[in-house]
Amino acid sequence: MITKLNQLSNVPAREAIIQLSVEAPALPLLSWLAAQQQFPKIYWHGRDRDEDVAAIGACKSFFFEDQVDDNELAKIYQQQRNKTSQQDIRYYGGLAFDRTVECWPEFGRAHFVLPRIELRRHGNKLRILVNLNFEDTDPQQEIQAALRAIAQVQKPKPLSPPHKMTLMGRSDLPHYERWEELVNQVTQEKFNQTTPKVVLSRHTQIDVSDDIDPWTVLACWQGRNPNSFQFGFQFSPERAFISCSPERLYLRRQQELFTEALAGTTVRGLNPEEDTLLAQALLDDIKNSHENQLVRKHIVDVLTPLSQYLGADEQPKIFKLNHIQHLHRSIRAQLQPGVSDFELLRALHPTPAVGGLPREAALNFIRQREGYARGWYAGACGYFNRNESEFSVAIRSALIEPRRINLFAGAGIVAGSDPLAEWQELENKLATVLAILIDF
Ligand SMILES: C=C(O[C@@H]1C=C(C(=O)O)C=C[C@H]1O)C(=O)O
Ligand SMILES: [Mg+2]
Repeated sequence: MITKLNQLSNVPAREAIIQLSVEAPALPLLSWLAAQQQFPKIYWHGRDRDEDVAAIGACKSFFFEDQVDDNELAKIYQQQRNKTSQQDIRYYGGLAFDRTVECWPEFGRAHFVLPRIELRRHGNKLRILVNLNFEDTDPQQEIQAALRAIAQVQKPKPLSPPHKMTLMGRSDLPHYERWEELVNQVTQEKFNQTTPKVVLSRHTQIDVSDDIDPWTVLACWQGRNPNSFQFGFQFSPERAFISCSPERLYLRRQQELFTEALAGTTVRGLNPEEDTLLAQALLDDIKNSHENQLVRKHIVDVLTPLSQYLGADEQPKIFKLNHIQHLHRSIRAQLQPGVSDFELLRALHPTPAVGGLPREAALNFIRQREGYARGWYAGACGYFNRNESEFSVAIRSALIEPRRINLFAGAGIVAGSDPLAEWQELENKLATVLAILIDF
């Protein structure tokens, strides 16, 4: 790698962005990432994939702290896409749930990074990639910056399960009484006729006695829900956002698109027989079927004008996680030529699985009444690339700060939702991560 970099100094760069790559034996990427001291730190593991990625540093970033215009994003994306003929360059990052309101520091409303160093593991093979950006910087300086980043790489340190934290305090926003009021407002007949679904959510702040390493928590969480997306973004030592989300926003391979309706929830049974009974009850339940059906219909409606072909499951299937199970319908499409990732993000995000229906009315309700800013919770996180892009919906997520863990959970409120049952659904969605962090 160092030789390749030094060779680069002798030839004038023909490309704006150059990616160097070497192969190495696989190593545990979260252990590697936990040991690094360069920021940002990024981890990504797509659902059902034998590939994961750890990345550090940045040679180019797009950061929108304030109002972000989708047309502007689309333009930057298109320009960037045209800049390089290399196929494998990936921009990792995310969009906030609501791009019209203030968001967390460093994360902003949209933040994407072309990492300086990227480790991609596939099976037992590892590819180490180094990205150089010759467009905005002096070539010699850029090469020196890359060499410095390589010199600062640390050896992986083995992760052990996190010690259970001592709980110093917990606060829920909204608290239960407010939640009850909000659920009753949404299920009120007059409101519900025009706004059939609003996904209400809660911010649970947990204060603990010690600092907690986000990558250790993610490694543990990943072990309990292996069929989920697992990812994390840390732009500074102060805060990290991690998620173990079952939900795909979309996967695009060329013009082929895979998305889904994931909504409707119950718990897992204590034994296989009970588990099957609960799954059947979920499939038969009118309220839960309605939650899922609204998502399916909306996705089909927004994708139809962008697609040459579109197919969506008629019947839901069961998607099982560690503590809960969901209703799931797959949706596939062949996109019209030229449909870009930003058009897809704009069309799909936020889906009624995390926002509601109609989108604007539901988002207004959330903005005005939920009482906290969601930030990247329920946002869209992933990567885009010329050939392939994948985004997950950042639910089942946590923002980790010094001695504080911020957890988020939401539930789709539709006609027939009961405040207490929906509150319990929030608890069930937090059960896996809470069990890792504290004794409860
Ligand atoms: C909003 C969340 O989850 C969403 C809501 C669901 C529901 O209400 O049944 C199920 C899956 C997700 O679509 C969350 O986990 O925070
Ligand atoms: Mg639900």
